[in-house]
Amino acid sequence: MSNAGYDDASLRVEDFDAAIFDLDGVVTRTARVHAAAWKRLFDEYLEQRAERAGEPFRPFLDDDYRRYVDGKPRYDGVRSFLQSRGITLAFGKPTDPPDRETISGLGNRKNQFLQESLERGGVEVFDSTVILIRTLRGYGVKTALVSSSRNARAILASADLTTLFDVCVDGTDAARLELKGKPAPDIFLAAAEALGVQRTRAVVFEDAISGVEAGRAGGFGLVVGVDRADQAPALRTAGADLVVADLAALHLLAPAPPAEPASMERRDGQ
Ligand SMILES: O=P(O)(O)OC[C@H]1O[C@@H](O)[C@H](O)[C@@H](O)[C@@H]1O
Repeated sequence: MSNAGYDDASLRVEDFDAAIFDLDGVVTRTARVHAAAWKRLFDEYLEQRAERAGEPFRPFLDDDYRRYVDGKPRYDGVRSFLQSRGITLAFGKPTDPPDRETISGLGNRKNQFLQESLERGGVEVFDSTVILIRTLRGYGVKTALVSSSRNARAILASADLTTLFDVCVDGTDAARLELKGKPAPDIFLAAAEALGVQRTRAVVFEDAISGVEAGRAGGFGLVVGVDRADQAPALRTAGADLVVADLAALHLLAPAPPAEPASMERRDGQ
């Protein structure tokens, strides 16, 4: 162990045929954009409820996000957090307007907040992850993007990263294929199947507790926890084989140099 509580991590490239990456918080810096949209939604809603009931307002905390919402499909996140506060709402319909007091309505309101933020702020990426993906691809390792988010493809496109992945399974695919959300492993298994690789020959990269649990439950060869929220012990408990603060800390052990050099593409067209 080194790096202040993180693992001194190496990965033998020849042990893997595929690498499966979560999006928000692993590839793009959008976990915090999601977290802020959820906070806005739940704080407004809890405040209204507290006022109606004449009770004290208990805000939505970072820990609530990590435990109940992070990594899960949109409506599962709403249900799971409300349940933690003893609040039960009807599911409603996915087409519910954002002002309806249903699980769907609340989820759709959060999506409005998220899209407003993405329009304002754009999408930032973790360069270290992009370099790792390009390097792995250079070694012939297949890559997949797996996300619970129904906004994943739009986020990938806006960061100009779509071509980095052989396969993409996102929240829209999961709903269409009726796959269970993280912490169930279904979405990761669907990606491995689409890539045509055995799960034991695939490595999963995840930053959310629910995502690490999903990777572990899926029986993947290796689950790497990426700690963006000061929660390394929780990621280990959830089943991460190793935890790093950033993927720049991962050393690739490879028998030969990659087929093509791994470099960041210039984003300014030069
Ligand atoms: O509401 P969306 O965009 O479909 O995203 C669902 C979930 O996607 C996950 O990737 C995020 O970690 C969660 O915060 C988010 O709630």
